[in-house]
Amino acid sequence: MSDKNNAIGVAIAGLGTVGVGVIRIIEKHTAMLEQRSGRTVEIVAVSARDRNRDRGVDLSSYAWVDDTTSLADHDGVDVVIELVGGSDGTALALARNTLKKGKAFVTANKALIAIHGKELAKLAEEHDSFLAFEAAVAGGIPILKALKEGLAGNQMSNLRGILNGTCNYILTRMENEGLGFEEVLADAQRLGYAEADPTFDVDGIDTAHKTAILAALAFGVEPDFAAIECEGIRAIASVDIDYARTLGYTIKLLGSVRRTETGIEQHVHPAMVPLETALANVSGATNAVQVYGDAVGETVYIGAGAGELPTASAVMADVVDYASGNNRPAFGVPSNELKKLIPVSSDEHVGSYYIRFRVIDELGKMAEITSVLRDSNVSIESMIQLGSAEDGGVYMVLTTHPIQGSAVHTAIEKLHAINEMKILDKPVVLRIAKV
Ligand SMILES: NC(=O)C1=CN([C@@H]2O[C@H](COP(=O)(O)OP(=O)(O)OC[C@H]3O[C@@H](n4cnc5c(N)ncnc54)[C@H](OP(=O)(O)O)[C@@H]3O)[C@@H](O)[C@H]2O)C=CC1
Ligand SMILES: N[C@@H](CCO)C(=O)O
Repeated sequence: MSDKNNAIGVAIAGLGTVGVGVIRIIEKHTAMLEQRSGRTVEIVAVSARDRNRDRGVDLSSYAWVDDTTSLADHDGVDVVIELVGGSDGTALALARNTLKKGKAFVTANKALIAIHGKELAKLAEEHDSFLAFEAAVAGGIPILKALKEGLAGNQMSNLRGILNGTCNYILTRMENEGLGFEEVLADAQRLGYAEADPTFDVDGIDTAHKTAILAALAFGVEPDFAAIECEGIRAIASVDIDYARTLGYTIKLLGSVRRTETGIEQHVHPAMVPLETALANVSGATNAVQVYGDAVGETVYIGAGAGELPTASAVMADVVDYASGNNRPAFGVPSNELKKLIPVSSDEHVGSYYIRFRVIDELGKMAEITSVLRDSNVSIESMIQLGSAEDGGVYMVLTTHPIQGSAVHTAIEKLHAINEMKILDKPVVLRIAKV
């Protein structure tokens, strides 16, 4: 057993959902963590905004630090765990301060890492400190460790994931219970899945942060959040969910990264996922990541993507790595070897699409629309027109053969430009994620 000198001192910044989870695990599993890391893990200091808030855990034996950004300066602190959130402000100042002092910095903050990850990795290398962020992607699933260590012998070609528990929870309940978007979002917030600003979840930004981090680890490129084309789930209506079922799919918000001949394609978009695949069966706040490596083929990782204890579980994996001396470069390779990402636009993406129009129900409308699609090189695979839409007109739904994204975008623009088409609202265009 280790003695006091062998203990590592932990400071926790942020005592919300995840911060409290970390305290619970350290208090519950003190002996087990010591066996696994060879050192005692001791909380020495904590910090948040409101000192007097009841958080359901006893904080009286830990020092309270008012200035969160100075936590690394507190006596006995070896590791700072940042669970405040936000890409800048307190989180960034704390990260820089901690790493410059040669201390370990562990975070669940994907926004911070997606935007400042390279700078922080460089700081960690320069100051011989430790930087890890397992909890930042896919909550409790140890996907970063899998990419960095378990799949180290593979060149990755393709990766896609259900990376936002809130969106998957919303889509699942809309599908299973026929509930409305807002009602389900409120439940996700109550359960602690959602970000402080839930638009980050539903507009795909949170998924894009995670996708940028996955791209960096899987493809050895600099995390480049700004290069990600990002679309959320607001446009998905229950009619799309119903059509998806009819056609043999379910709708999931995916973060996708693919190596192409010209660069790295990384997009966030809702997609039709074939019902028979592993990803289609991932429901609620569960996350999943599917990775293709040249040696191993396909591997799939499924588990809780958000919430107090699942996220704290991933945080503790990093703390145990630090305590046991497993200090690998934060992105798997030294920061100066991360390549600049050459982004590939969704115009260049080749795949099948689902397109739903709401149009005035008139003789020949379908023929007019399909002629524009034909002239734009959109090759139709199947087409359905069923009854009237609730809000007037009729829905026309089609799926395409594999085509270039630019063909779909051009066709939609042309259809909009022709007023006589009488398209009643913006068509919904979803990728079909073939196996
Ligand atoms: N919730 C989840 O399931 C997951 C969250 N994450 C990430 O983990 C991090 C924490 O998330 P979560 O626990 O949900 O967030 P919460 O909103 O529940 O908690 C945030 C904590 O940070 C404190 N805080 C906020 N601003 C400041 C500030 N300026 N200075 C000091 N303390 C501050 C708050 O203090 P006070 O309580 O006093 O107001 C609160 O204790 C985020 O980066 C999030 O993206 C990652 C994976 C899953
Ligand atoms: N808001 C995020 C938390 C986990 O990163 C989600 O819903 O998945």
